[in-house]
Amino acid sequence: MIYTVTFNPSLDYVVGVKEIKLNATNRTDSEQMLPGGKGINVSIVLKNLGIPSTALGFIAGFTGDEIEKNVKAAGCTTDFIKIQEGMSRINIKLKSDGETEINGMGPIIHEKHLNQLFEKLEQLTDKDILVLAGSIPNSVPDSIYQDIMKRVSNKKVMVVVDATKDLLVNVLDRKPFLIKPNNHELGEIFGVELKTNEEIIAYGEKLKDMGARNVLISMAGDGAIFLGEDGCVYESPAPKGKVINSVGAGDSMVAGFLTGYLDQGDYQHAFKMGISAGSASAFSAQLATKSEVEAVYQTL
Ligand SMILES: Nc1ncnc2c1ncn2[C@@H]1O[C@H](COP(=O)(O)OP(=O)(O)OP(=O)(O)O)[C@@H](O)[C@H]1O
Ligand SMILES: O=P(O)(O)OC[C@@]1(O)O[C@H](CO)[C@@H](O)[C@@H]1O
Repeated sequence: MIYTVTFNPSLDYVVGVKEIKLNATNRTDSEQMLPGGKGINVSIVLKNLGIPSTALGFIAGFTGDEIEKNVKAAGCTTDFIKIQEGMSRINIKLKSDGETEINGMGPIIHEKHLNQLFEKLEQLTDKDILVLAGSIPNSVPDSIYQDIMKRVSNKKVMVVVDATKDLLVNVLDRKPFLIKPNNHELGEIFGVELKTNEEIIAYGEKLKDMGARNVLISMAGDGAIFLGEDGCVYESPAPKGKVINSVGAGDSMVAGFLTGYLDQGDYQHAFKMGISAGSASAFSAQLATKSEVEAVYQTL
């Protein structure tokens, strides 16, 4: 079984505004409210690709209820921990000339809630995969993913981490199966701006030296690079298409990669499935369906 963990789920309010003006009343010309948060997106795309998973994490308030309802409606199994105070965040995704995001803070997570999550993770077995994806609220220490990995280290759980800065760096010595920074996040870790694929590969290799088994670097419209534990390096430009909503493209890529890997145990196929799922989601208003992913895969 695959378990995804989203510490800070969201309702993503995706709005289009033709010409945004600050200090003025703007009106939308398109709007959508979708359940979000990185682990949740991974679960939804896995489901679309025919792989069951359980979405874990923390929800609160009426927004939390709406998130849970929508994730279940997408066909996913959920086992969220309910926090009695505060509410899950609403993240604004503004499409105008470019894409602007305002992500909320989310509810306070107390130690008793973390303990509830730890209890749920006790049920993991050697055959399970754990996906830790997304940011954490300020109330949680940025050693939390590392702590979780330590707790499951007595089992052969494959762990995937999609996080930024210290939250990601802290897990590396626990040897995660896969990490998926984007090129900007990779540069941010080392305090550099990465411009060429050669530079991106060199810094991606450093994350492998620091412990990551496999490193998948997404580069939005510039494609992706994969650095495998067997020394393989795959590079791919992004498939061509009309971008409609790229929110969750990176999460779709993680889901596509896992689907491809579980299907054939082959990193090149997994990489192609990752790219296809990422781009198929970017070319669609919502997260990609199986037929949309397959259609992009055919073009690679
Ligand atoms: N503009 C685009 N054109 C084609 N493919 C895209 C585009 N944007 C994203 N993708 C596809 O999705 C993959 C992941 O995208 P990206 O690098 O934006 O992830 P991310 O930064 O983790 O995004 P998010 O946090 O919104 O999920 C890319 O490697 C590419 O395959
Ligand atoms: O604030 P975080 O946790 O870094 O990212 C949250 C988020 O932007 O990530 C998903 C897309 O990857 C969205 O569904 C969600 O709103």
